[in-house]
Amino acid sequence: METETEKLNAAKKAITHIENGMVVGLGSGSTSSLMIMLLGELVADGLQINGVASSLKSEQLASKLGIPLLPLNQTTTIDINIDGADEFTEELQLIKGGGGALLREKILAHYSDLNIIITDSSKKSERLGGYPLPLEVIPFAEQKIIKELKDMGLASNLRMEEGKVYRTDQENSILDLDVSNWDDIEALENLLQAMPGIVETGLFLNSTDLVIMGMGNQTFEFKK
Ligand SMILES: O=C(CO)[C@H](O)[C@H](O)COP(=O)(O)O
Repeated sequence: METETEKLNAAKKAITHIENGMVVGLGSGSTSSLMIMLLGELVADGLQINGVASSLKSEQLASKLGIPLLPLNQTTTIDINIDGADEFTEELQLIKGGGGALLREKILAHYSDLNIIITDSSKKSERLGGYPLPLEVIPFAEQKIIKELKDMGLASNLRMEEGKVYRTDQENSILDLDVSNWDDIEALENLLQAMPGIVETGLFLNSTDLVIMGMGNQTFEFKK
């Protein structure tokens, strides 16, 4: 219950950054869904914005609430992108992709002028790696990638859902990688990005401008 309040308070604070006429990136996950619901209320009250969704789930929710949506390719700019995170540090580095939407989320973060992350207080960490790192991988190579990661000393699990291999919006698989013993996270990102078949990682190391974290009944901000 407290976690829900923290998420809601962070979402409420984040939407105060949205102005009439903006193009808004819509993140994925439970915290982003709260933000989209609040945005739906503002749109119903006359706010004029266009959203760009980071997942089919967020797209469906936004459509249901009457939020006008644009495909990314039809936007000239995304003024503000609001998304959640699975883990963050005070250095504004993140692990994302617990909900499987990391690829589109990372694309939106890259093309946005301002990136705001909204979380509850359980997501704050001294160093990344408490949460397994999601990797979006091409199914054709998933077993090869699992083996190569194992040879590097990294254990990974193929994500499952209802007894079947989980599929992303792009029909790819997700490997959840234990990086708790890996010290140099930047070096790890470079290694993973160089492996054929890994489409994207859930490491968001340089894209975030502001984290708004709900804690109890308060919100705390971490910025560059
Ligand atoms: O990266 C994500 C989805 O791919 C989410 O932002 C992340 O999993 C946080 O979700 P929640 O707000 O439900 O805790």
